[in-house]
Amino acid sequence: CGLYPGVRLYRHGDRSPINAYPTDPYKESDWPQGFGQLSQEGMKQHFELGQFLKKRYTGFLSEDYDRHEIFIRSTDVDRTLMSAEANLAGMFPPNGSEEFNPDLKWQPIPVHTVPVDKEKLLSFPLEDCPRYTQLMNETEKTDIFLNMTETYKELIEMVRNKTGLEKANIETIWSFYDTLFCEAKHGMRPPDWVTPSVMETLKMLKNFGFQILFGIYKRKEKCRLQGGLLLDQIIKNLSNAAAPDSKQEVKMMVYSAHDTTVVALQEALNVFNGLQPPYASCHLIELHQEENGMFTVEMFYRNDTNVSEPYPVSLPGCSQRCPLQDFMNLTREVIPQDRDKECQI
Ligand SMILES: CCCNC(=O)[C@H](O)[C@@H](O)C(=O)O
Repeated sequence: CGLYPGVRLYRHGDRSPINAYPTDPYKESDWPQGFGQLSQEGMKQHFELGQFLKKRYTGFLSEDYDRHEIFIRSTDVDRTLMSAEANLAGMFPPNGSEEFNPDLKWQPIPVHTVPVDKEKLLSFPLEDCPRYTQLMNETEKTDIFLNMTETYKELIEMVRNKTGLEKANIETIWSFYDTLFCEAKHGMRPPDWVTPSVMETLKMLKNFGFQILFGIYKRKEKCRLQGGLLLDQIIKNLSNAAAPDSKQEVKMMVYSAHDTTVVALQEALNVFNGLQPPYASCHLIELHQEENGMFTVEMFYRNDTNVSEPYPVSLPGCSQRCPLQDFMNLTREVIPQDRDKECQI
């Protein structure tokens, strides 16, 4: 059966912290490129992902880069733009005739983007939606949210006092964990009071932070206003490719983005595992054509490079090889019909 590689969404690679907390002994000048920048580890992660994808789609994508076959879009952020470039370097090293410099096993491949303030497809949560803000306010009044806040109030108090993050709460404490995680990955010791068990608790709270963004309370409505926008575009890509007189040449859409983008999409699909997507993790949505001509959608999530194959992911209510029509019917409830209207309060 035929395979249209379909859509790939990945998180950028390893980076420096986005910021430091007020009492942080490490400052922006301790990082080679400053805050929020892709590290050499992050470049290697994406180069490897590009090589993996090249192998996976051998026979379905041309061996050599073909601008008609693949389209890459990134958020307009250094770390995602550079991740896409490193990914493509791994995926499309130039063959003899494509080499423009015999000493350089690299060729330029366009990475498209839109300005940050115009980005409505790959950057979530979108803050332009009053109804979503209302849903988040309501989430803060749910039992699960209040119980978490109560259970961890001593830890939150300690974080406020020790870090200077005076407004730290269950929703924002993820940022402190993120800084500690990046520093630890690059050999910078955490403060003594951040014991391994404190770190584990902070990690759990960071994961909870992702869950409340697009789930926990009124998941479907949150997803209609957030990740449903991306899922809508993906489904349009798939159904265009499946159309009998399809003029669509692009076989693979590549989106280079963030952990929240992967979570927003996976919550919309109701397949989120509740954990922060790792660096260079990749959600694959493939279109297959069976012998009988029927189009099916398969999904995979590569979040662990220690296993050779990405994990298959099934849309709830459908088989892993899900007929395109069923895929569309089952996801319709999270696709906004008129988002502007649905955002009004
Ligand atoms: C305000 C900080 C937002 N964080 C980011 O943009 C990061 O890229 C984050 O999404 C990530 O994937 O690490």
